[in-house]
Amino acid sequence: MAVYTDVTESDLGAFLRDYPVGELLSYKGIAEGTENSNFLLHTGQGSFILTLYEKRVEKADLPFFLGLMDHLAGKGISCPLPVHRQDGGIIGTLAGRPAAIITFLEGMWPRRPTAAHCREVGRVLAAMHVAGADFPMTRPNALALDGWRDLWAASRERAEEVEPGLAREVDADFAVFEESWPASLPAGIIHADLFPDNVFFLGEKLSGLIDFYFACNDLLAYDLVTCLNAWCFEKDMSYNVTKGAALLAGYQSVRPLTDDEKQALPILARGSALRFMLTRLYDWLHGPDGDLVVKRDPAEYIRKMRFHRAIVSPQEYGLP
Ligand SMILES: Nc1ncnc2c1ncn2[C@@H]1O[C@H](COP(=O)(O)OP(=O)(O)O)[C@@H](O)[C@H]1O
Ligand SMILES: N[C@@H](CCOP(=O)(O)O)C(=O)O
Repeated sequence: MAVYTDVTESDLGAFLRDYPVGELLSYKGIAEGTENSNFLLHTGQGSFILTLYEKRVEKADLPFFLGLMDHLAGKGISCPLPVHRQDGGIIGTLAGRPAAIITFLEGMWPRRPTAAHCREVGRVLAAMHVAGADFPMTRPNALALDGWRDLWAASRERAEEVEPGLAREVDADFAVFEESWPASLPAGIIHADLFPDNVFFLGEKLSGLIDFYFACNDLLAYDLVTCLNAWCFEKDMSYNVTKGAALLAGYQSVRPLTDDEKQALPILARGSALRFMLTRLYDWLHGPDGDLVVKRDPAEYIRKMRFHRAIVSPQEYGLP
């Protein structure tokens, strides 16, 4: 999505009084995105994004997310910067929701990612992993195995409405992950949702990353396979190994993978596909309907889970 929460002009005007953004000239809700309510603001000082944080974002985590953007930007990773109020704070309350203003990033997300886009995203993902290494705050991944179990418990009963046989299929996956999820690979700060709609380009040059609201500490290679899933499948759900090879090469041009990470790619990719299938399934079954809410199809990620189950060697992803 989305705009889950509406904001009145007078409430917004009052909220903005404490921010150094000048006079409000216009604002409108942004239909894109899934998790939070976003508004584009035009003010006397330019364009800004106002975000009202919704159900999956804990207010206590906001200093981590917004602090991370400040940290990464300071290390040369292009991403939005939180706007500080006159009192130094960056988190406020608007329409009953936690809210923040961040700077506007130029660029467009690629509707049809090419191998060149994939190479760039791999390169910048690795640069982000390196830049995050000395970020002083930590946040466990709320959507790791325990979080997946909670989503599944809330959706399993109605899973067959989406795909016959899904309950059995996912139960079997959980048994595999409980037994074999990798525990000791290189870990650090990950973006955890680096889909094409969260990466802006000017032409084929990456201009910035947005949407750090799933960022956390977890396995670095898990972030990489999330990108393989999001960037390297075609509309017919075939894996494009040229794009996969480009993304992996871009990544390894900055941070070479260890042998253990390479071997773990299939199970990590399968787990990441399950994670996105589960949030989509949950929202499909329980999320609100409305003109400014676009629900994402869990079936896409059911197909990807099946693809990864059939992988025999990590080379199939395009490793050299
Ligand atoms: N800093 C930014 N600069 C420009 N546009 C932004 C920025 N942040 C968000 N947007 C716009 O808002 C949309 C939704 O943002 P996103 O953070 O992905 O929302 P959600 O967290 O709800 O998924 C993006 O697709 C983009 O159009
Ligand atoms: N990328 C997730 C949904 C999260 O939405 P985003 O707009 O923040 O990318 C998915 O595709 O399921």
